[in-house]
Amino acid sequence: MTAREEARGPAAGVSPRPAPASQLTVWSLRPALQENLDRKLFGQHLVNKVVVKAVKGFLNNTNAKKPLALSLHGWTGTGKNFVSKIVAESIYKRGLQSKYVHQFVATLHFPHAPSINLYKDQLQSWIRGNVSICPRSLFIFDEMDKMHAGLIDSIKPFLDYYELLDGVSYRQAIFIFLSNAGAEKITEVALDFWRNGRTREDIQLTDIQNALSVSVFNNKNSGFWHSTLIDRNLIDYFVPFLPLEYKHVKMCVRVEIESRGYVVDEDILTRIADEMTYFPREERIYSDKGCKTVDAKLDYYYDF
Ligand SMILES: Nc1ncnc2c1ncn2[C@@H]1O[C@H](COP(=O)(O)OP(=O)(O)OP(=O)(O)O)[C@@H](O)[C@H]1O
Repeated sequence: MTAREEARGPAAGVSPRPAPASQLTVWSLRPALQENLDRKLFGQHLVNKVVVKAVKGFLNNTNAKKPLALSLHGWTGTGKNFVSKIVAESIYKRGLQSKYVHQFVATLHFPHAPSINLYKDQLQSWIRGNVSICPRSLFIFDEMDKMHAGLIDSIKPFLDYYELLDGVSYRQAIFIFLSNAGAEKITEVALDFWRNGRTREDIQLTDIQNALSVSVFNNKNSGFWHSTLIDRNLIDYFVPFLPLEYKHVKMCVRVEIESRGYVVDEDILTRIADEMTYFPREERIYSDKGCKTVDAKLDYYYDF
């Protein structure tokens, strides 16, 4: 969907201003989500399927009973921020730059444990204020695993099945949480498939999702430790990002080379992918930084 927009998303402590009514009314479906994920996202068949289903289904539902809440989990550099960006671009003309998209980074916006009560109040008032301005607001919480335990529960009322809270409906809003928590569990399942000679694409959501939510719930450093959001089933989907393999890293390198307008040199491409480190130590299957740092490595070979 497209919102007639734009300005800036909320920085810490910003009180949102009401937008003109004309900005709130025009929404039309942007077709790019499936297409962009198919084309740009490598090695994440589960993510592709779940995110498209969840987001499209939600946007097409004129009678949603609660906001959409997606929790994206996986190893570093596997595409969580990348997918959030693609989702934002599929809904808002200006993507992450839209003033209806609000990104929170735990270590930036909520750094000090003693201020947790202040953060809870701020978080509630930012969300209330922004959803009052635009019901179809998108909130992205990055580094959930670095969020102080209990903080995220302050947004529980907004994720629940209320029609109105103090005159505001949150049912059209979208919440996306990003986290490295649960990455070990996801890797365990992926490795299990690999060691049993089964293809990565055979992995089903049901092979991971339940174990993932339990492990995140029981992990003191997940930001969701004993969280009522999980306890009360307010997270609609736990989305597992699989660790990326050598072939996916090569695909990322190729895209990066092409995006800079260089001719792809297969030798350089292979050398960059070879320079990344892979785990577990014996099999060396998965890139320990995913596709992160690929662009920095490219500078070494192409920029003189
Ligand atoms: N699965 C993927 N397919 C295509 N490109 C990818 C993929 N994963 C990562 N990339 C590339 O690597 C960059 C870094 O990935 P991204 O920031 O999305 O990782 P992340 O999972 O959010 O990591 P972190 O947990 O460290 O925040 C992306 O901007 C994108 O260019």
